[in-house]
Amino acid sequence: MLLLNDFQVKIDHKIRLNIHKAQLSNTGVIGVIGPNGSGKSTLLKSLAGFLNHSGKKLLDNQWPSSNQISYMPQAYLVKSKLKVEDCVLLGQREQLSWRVTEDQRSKVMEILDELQLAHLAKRSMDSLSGGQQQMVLLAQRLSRNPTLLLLDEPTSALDMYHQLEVLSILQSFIQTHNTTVIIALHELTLASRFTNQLIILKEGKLVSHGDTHELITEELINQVYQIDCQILTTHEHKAIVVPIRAQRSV
Ligand SMILES: Nc1ncnc2c1ncn2[C@@H]1O[C@H](COP(=O)(O)OP(=O)(O)OP(=O)(O)O)[C@@H](O)[C@H]1O
Repeated sequence: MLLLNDFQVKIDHKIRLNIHKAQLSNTGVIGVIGPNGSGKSTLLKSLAGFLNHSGKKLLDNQWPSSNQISYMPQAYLVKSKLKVEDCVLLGQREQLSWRVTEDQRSKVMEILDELQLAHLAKRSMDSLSGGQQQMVLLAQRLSRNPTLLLLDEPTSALDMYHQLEVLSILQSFIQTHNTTVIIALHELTLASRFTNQLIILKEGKLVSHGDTHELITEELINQVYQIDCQILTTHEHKAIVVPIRAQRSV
């Protein structure tokens, strides 16, 4: 269970995020959605320990230590010449010594294989496309085997195939590891398909939280995003959010 109580983040003396109370099941993926500037990154950064906050945060009645938390910020270009396999290896940095063991190398290849990135292992990071870099950085975070994985729009640079691939891998990762995944997403159809619980933010405030399939409604999307939209349903009864038009402010 993820619990936030009187959770408040101030930046430059201004309240940027204010969550009075949120309680969510962490048995599946937890999504964070909301318009630009609503506080999604602020929430993830403060949960990761990179921003101070007041109030309480609990994950299964405690809070993981910093080396049990993996955080991936919004897409940025890596300019390093570091090889892909070494970049992923750095995910295990707390366990590394002067000599890298066979076991550590094979763990790297395993995770690269799982993300279909093994062919890139010897390439330098700065030679990869933005989407390939995003996948490698995700592989690095997963290889840490974290208790809490915080991902800020991890699919923003990915094509449709890789978006589906990454989100399915995350879903199966939490089945086999004891990991809580919290993920900020812009794409509401993906959020509906791949998250179990949602935190919905607007202007730094919590609009709603709870089961994804209950929360994604036309009324709520209209209200939060100021758009007219239509919700269709897939064969698996997941919502497809079709944006129709932006509401004009009066
Ligand atoms: N370092 C900072 N200094 C001043 N204001 C900041 C800073 N970081 C964030 N903010 C403000 O806090 C608010 C929330 O920003 P945040 O980046 O969390 O939004 P977001 O929901 O992640 O947006 P986006 O979807 O555009 O990435 C915004 O009004 C933003 O301008």
